[in-house]
Amino acid sequence: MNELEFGGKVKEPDVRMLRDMDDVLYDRRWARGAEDQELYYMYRDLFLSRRDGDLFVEQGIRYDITIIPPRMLGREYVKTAGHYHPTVPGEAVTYPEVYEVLEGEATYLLQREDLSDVLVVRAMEGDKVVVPPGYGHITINESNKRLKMANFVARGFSSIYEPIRERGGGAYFLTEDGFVENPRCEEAAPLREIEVPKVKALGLSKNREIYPIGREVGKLAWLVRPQDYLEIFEGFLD
Ligand SMILES: O=P(O)(O)OC[C@H]1O[C@](O)(CO)[C@@H](O)[C@@H]1O
Repeated sequence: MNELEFGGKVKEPDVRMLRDMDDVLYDRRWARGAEDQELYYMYRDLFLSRRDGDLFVEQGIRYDITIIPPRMLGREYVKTAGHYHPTVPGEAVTYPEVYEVLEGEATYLLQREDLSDVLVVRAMEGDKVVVPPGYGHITINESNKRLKMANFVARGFSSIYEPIRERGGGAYFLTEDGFVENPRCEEAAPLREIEVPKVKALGLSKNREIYPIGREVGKLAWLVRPQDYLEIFEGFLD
């Protein structure tokens, strides 16, 4: 039922369960009384043809699709667990990522690890949202529609979950009463909301899906070698 057909093949997802999220939820009381259940579906390392798959591997990039059905987790809107990315080996810069909303609406919470900057971006179908180096990210579905989103990211690194888990979630929770501060993130900067940042300098546009860009060798090199593109990321989220 939760299979995805992609490139003529049926793909099975990794499933994020409620119990995986116990440490990062706003409404703990609700969670304690709720049965374990499926929250969202991650289809990783997708390609439409063998050739595309080879091209993605050659470039060190990976294409994923994530599906988040709408629902409430008690008083909080459904969201991803949230994570940071590691630094590129030998560099001081962390890997970025690009998301594309394929269906529905996505609310992206981006935060620096020291919480000196925390922001929210609301994205609609076709929007591309880049998570620049230095930021962790949580995706929230606050709509009543299914959210289907794609991402390209450098392959072969492991996401870092501890900082968000240790603080009991992101710096802010999106609840039925709006954003609420996480009491374990007292030093967090005030939440700011920005429009979807312009992504032209990274070769992206609202009118073009990201998937075919992955076939153009080198076009997504900024995902793998962000240290060569620092001037583009400078002030990217201002
Ligand atoms: O790892 P989390 O925080 O559950 O978020 C899942 C998302 O992250 C990714 O691993 C990419 O960063 C996707 O596969 C998926 O959208």
